[in-house]
Amino acid sequence: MQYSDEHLRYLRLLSQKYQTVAAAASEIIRIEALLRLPKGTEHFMSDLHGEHEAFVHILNSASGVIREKIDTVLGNGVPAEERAELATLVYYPNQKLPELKARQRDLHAWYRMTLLRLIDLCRFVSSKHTRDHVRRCLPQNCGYILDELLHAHFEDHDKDQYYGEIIESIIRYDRADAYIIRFCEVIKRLAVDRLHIVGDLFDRGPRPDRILDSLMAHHQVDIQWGNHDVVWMGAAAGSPLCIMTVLKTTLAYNNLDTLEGGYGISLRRLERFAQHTYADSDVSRWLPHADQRTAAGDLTAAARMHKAVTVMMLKLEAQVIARNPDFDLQGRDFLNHIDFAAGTVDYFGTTYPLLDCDFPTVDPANPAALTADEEKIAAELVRSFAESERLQRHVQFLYAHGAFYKMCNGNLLYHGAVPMTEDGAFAAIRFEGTARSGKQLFDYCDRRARQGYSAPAGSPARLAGQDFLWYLWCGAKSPLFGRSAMTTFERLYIADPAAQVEIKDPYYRHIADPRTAEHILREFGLSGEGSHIVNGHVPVRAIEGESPIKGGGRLIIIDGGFCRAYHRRTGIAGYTLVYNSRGLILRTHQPFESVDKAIHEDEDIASKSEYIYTAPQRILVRDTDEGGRKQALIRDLTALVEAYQSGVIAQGVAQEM
Ligand SMILES: O=P(O)(O)OC[C@H]1O[C@](O)(COP(=O)(O)O)[C@@H](O)[C@@H]1O
Ligand SMILES: [Mn+2]
Repeated sequence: MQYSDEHLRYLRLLSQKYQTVAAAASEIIRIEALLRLPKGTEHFMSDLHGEHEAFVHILNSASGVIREKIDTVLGNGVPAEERAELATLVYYPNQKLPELKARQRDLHAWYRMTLLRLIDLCRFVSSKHTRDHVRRCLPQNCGYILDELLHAHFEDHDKDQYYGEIIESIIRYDRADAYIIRFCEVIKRLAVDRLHIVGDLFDRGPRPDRILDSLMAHHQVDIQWGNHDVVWMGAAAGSPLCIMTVLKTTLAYNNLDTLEGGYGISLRRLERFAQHTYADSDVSRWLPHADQRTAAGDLTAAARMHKAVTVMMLKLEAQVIARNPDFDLQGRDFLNHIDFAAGTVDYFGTTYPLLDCDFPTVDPANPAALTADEEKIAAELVRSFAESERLQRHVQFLYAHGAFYKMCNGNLLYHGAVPMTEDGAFAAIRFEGTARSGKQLFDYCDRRARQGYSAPAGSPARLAGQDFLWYLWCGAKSPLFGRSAMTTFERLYIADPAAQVEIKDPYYRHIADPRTAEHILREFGLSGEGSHIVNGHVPVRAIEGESPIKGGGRLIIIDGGFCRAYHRRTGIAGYTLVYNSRGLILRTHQPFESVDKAIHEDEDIASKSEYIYTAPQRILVRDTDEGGRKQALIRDLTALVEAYQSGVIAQGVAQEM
């Protein structure tokens, strides 16, 4: 065999890890075995919108999969309440264990029974993993015993006796609680291999920061950014406009916990400014959304702050629109089109009266300029966002584990839309003098979004990147937004409902046609019956009979409305798409009340499942992206073995195997 210099260099590198024929060969054999296992389970969720309790419950219950496994393993012989209790224990072991223990008359017997049930369950969920993988998922300090319990063979000795002895010692040495908790964690860890979040973690719901904490603790997660995420990323990067935008939503939802409690960002100066500036204004139009008014706090103060940040947002929007003619948003710099004396706005040629004509901080001669006080507030907020360590950690995580889109195991994942023309071609959008469409546009957006956070502080590239992050939030041709305009101004200031309409990109019409999904998949280099598009962003109105399954099953929109404020519209409370070795299954969740009820009343989320795609044969690891990489490694290792055998590369000293 002829080796190129480059190939030889690579094989030499590989030879450092696999120093002998025996070492390379045993790795090949190990991988061959792995490739024949069923593929791991992937879960997809989107549009979590700060609903951390529902999210945590769905995460803990593996979207209902764990309860199903418990039912299979324990069977009808065990009463339903006991199965529900065991499920709650697996979901929330730290909270549920003390409660269950307190109820037992014979704690020893209960420990024994519970440990045995957890071992059976754990064996069941680990059955499609290699022993090596399971071992790596085990906690360090009791991994050995768990490994024994999970992998013991009973051909030549009695299972009950064997388990019995180990369990007796665990209980005798007061380790039962620790082992129960560890088993629960391992069961959850093994039930789902990988989690994909198809955007919109932030806004509307109470605690997106807690969702991010859970994601950061997850073993394998990726995120496709949503429009609500990029605007928070822009805020953390230092864009005053993105900051005003996230504050606007936060105040409209009277939802200060994330900001003040979660991120330690104080709004005190803003509050003082708003109280003072809008003391004599009628702020009834600025009260938080009706169903958000029960939360504690002074609603008038919130309304005044809401107005204060919105006016600053409108000024900064006018500035950003002016310095980015590329964005094609001329006319949406509304402050420049208001006749302050008449109280009207020239709205793309139509004159509308304004619903609120009170602009004490606007200079009609220069309406986009912040006042000196507003400048100070904006600068202080930029500093607070930059100095919030927790927010910065969360945003760094979004950059590191997130992207504009992702291709994984044949599927294409993105939040919003691939902008299209009326006749279904990919729309070409021009930025910086170059028109791009489809995949090129996505790659370009990804790069610009990263610039906003990573380019050197104060550089033009960083500033431009931050403006771009804002564009991605609400621009008509932003693939994360996919609507003609974000009509925030119209809803606040113009009575005519016609002006408030947001028209969806033609994409949303074209996806009814199976050819559209195929066309998009091809654009991204994917094909075959097993390839699907996973999309979020647009709440599926299940209540009106709308199906999340579009384009003959090739595209699935999984925004089921985790967000409580949207339950009325969707009639459900979110979806999880599950991709396991048998195919694609959509799980539809019913509203979830609270973690507290889940723990103390064993109230689980009700979910129903339907198959979207059944694989013609079981999907194995070898059919996945990881399998592809492993097969390439086998080819390289085979070449290494040949190089050893032909004397091109010298073997190291055999290590004991
Ligand atoms: O319902 P809200 O919170 O007032 O927000 C409405 C705005 O949110 C948007 O729907 C964007 O949010 P989504 O990405 O969740 O759809 C805008 O199109 C609309 O203007
Ligand atoms: Mn969205």
